[in-house]
Amino acid sequence: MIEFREVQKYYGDYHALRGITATIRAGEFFSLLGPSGCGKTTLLRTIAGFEDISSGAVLIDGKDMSNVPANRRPTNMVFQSYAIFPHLSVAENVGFGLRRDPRSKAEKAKAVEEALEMVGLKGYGPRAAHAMSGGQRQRVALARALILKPKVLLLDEPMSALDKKIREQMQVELMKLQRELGITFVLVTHDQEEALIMSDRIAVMFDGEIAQLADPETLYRHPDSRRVADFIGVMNFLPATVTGESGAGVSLDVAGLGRLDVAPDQVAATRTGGEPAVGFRPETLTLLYEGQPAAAHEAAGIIDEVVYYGDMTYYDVRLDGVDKPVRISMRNVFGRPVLDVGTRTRIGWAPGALVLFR
Ligand SMILES: Nc1ncnc2c1ncn2[C@@H]1O[C@H](COP(=O)(O)OP(=O)(O)OP(=O)(O)O)[C@@H](O)[C@H]1O
Repeated sequence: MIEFREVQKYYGDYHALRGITATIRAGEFFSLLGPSGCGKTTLLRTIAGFEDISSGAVLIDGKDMSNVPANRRPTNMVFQSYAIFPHLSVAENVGFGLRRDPRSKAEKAKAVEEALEMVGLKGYGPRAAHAMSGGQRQRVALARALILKPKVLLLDEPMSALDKKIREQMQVELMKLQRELGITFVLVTHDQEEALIMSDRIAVMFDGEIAQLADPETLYRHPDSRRVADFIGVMNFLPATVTGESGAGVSLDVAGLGRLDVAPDQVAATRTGGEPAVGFRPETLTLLYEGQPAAAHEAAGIIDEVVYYGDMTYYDVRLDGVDKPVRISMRNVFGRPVLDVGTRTRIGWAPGALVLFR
C-alpha cells in the first residue's frame, strides 16, 4: 500500500530521515514508534505530502507520490491537538470536508450521521463542538477524517492529550474501527504500550532510521538490538562471556546464571560490538517460594526492592555474585504472600527465554 524507497530528508544540515526503506501493507494497523525527535512525524508527513523529501521515493498503491500534492493523495490525517472548529456544531465539523461534494444536503447529512455513529457519537451532531470533552473532540476529528473515506488514515499521536482511562478506551475502539473498515492506519506514537496493543506491525525508529520492523510479539521477544530491547518494555541484562560457538548456537558463561547455551535464533541480529550480555524480560523468571519443587534451572539471590501493583508485584533481586539487581514480575495469586525486602530467594529461569546481545 505504502512503500518508502531510500527516503532521505534534510532540514538544512540536519539529517532527519536517513534512508528509510519499508513497506506498509494494505489494511494493516502500522505504527511508527520511537523517542522524541527520531523522525516519526516527519516520516508520517511524507506520506500525507506535507513534507517534501530530499531524495528517494514514497509510493502509494504503486504510484510515485513525488508530484502528487497533499490534497490529491488518498490519505487523511488526524492530528495530536484536536484540530476542530469550536464555533461550529459537531455535524458541521464532521461534514467540513464535504463542502464541495456534489451530493445533496440530505445525502451529506446522512454521511455525517454514519461517520458519527462509527466513532460512537450517534445523535451528537447538533451539539456545539466547544462543549465536547477531550475524548469526544478527538472522535469528532476522527469522524471528520473518516467521512472522506481515505484509503490510508494517518494518526499523529491522536491520543497523547487524553487521560489514561479515556486513552485506553479509545485505543480499543480505534482498533475495532480499523478492523471493521479495513482501511490502512498509520499511527505515530512514542508510547510503546500503545504501539504493542494496537499494531499489526511496528517500525521502531531511532535517529532517523528504522532499527527494527516487526509484529509486536517479535519485537518484544526477539529484539534485534539492546536499544530496541530497552525501548520496549523492561529488559534485564546480565554480562556474559562467550566460551564457544558453533552452528548449533553459542555457549556462554553468564553472571549469576552460570554456563548455558543459546540457540542461533536467540542471538540478536544487530551486533553493536559492545560487551556481550544476555537479556530477559521480567516475566521469564519466577520466584520460587519455600517448599516449591526445584526448577530445571535455578539461581539464588536476595530481594532488594518490592513494588506492589495490586495484580502484580515487581521484585528487584540481587543474584549471588551480581551487583545490579534484576527485575522479576510475578502475578499475585490469592493466598500467596508478597515477599519482603531482604528475603533470600530461589529463582527459576528458562534458557529459551534469553536473548544474546553482543
Ligand atoms: N521544519 C523543521 N525544520 C527543522 N528541523 C525540523 C523540522 N521539523 C522537524 N525537525 C527536526 O527533525 C527531527 C525529527 O522530527 P520529528 O518531528 O519527525 O520527530 P518525532 O520523532 O516525531 O518527535 P516528536 O515525538 O517529538 O514529535 C527533530 O530533531 C526535529 O527537531
